[in-house]
Amino acid sequence: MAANNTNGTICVHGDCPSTGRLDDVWVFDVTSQTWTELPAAPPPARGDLRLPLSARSCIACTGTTASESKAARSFGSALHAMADPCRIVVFASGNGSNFQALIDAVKDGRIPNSKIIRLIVNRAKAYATTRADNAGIPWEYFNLISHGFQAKGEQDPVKIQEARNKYDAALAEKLLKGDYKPELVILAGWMYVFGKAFLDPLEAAGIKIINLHPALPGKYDGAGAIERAYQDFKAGRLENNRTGIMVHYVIDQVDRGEPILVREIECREDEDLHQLEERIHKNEHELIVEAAALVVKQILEQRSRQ
Ligand SMILES: Nc1nc2c(c(=O)[nH]1)N[C@@H](CN(C=O)c1ccc(C(=O)N[C@@H](CCC(=O)O)C(=O)O)cc1)CN2
Ligand SMILES: NCC(=O)N[C@@H]1O[C@H](COP(=O)([O-])[O-])[C@@H](O)[C@H]1O
Repeated sequence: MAANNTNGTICVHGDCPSTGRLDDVWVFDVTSQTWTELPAAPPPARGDLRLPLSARSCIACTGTTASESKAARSFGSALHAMADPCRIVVFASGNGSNFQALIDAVKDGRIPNSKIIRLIVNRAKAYATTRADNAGIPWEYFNLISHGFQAKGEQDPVKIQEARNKYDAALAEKLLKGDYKPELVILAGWMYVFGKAFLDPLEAAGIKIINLHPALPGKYDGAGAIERAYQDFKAGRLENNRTGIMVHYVIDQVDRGEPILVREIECREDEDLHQLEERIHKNEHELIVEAAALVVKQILEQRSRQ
């Protein structure tokens, strides 16, 4: 057993049951009171182990196999669980039900060893802020017009683009300054298109950005995707009568980044738009958690290889 008092986790591994030896690896998060199973340590299984934590890895020392002599081996799988949590910043513009799904999944360990360090909203009345308050997550309201980047009612496209570039650059700088630099940004109902002034600094800093979009890859890009798919379905124009949802990496071209996870959703004749939306949202809450967990595990594994 090894305890890491910097991030409040305890790693346990191996032991001697009535016969044989164990090689499983578990981490207990003292804060959330949750257990997470990690990939088993490299064979052979051992009992009676010592698990000192070094700066770079969790070492299983001594220990006795069912037959072999004592030996030492290192396994990185416990490392990322014992490492500091993956820092996540979430962006939302509205109700925040997907943000809530992320909060719950971080708390119960379905998104392993992570912490949502901040919520950013661009609408002052976004209910996502209430969800953040209830979860003890700091949040910040940052709006293109309210914070003076673009004049209300501005019609000049050149001035609008200038304003958006300045807003994007300011938002990137906000994220990159020391006290809450994320490793992962999740757009969970964020209704604003980022330009390169935001995307490029984050890419340079190695920060991944993922987005939840309620459509299949290459279909219904942009806002109002569910409504447009529903209209096509009612008009008999929806391919295979199926729409869907995806979580994808964010690039400059809206909703055209590499998909991470995709889920098809069939449309039903007996459903109205609201019922389809409800069914889609339920699927979104599952998919955004699954996708975030995949990306977090990649981030933590990348750390342990550095
Ligand atoms: N560069 C990127 N920015 C964003 C992406 C992306 O893939 N690349 N995804 C969007 C999320 N999104 C769809 O998934 C989306 C949201 C909003 C809009 C849009 O047209 N926004 C308008 C304002 C609309 C409003 O305020 O109601 C705008 O930005 O002017 C398109 C796509 C997040 N950003
Ligand atoms: N193009 C982006 C887009 O349409 N995003 C959609 O906004 C909703 C946010 O709901 P929530 O605020 O309850 O999470 C979700 O349906 C999400 O797919």
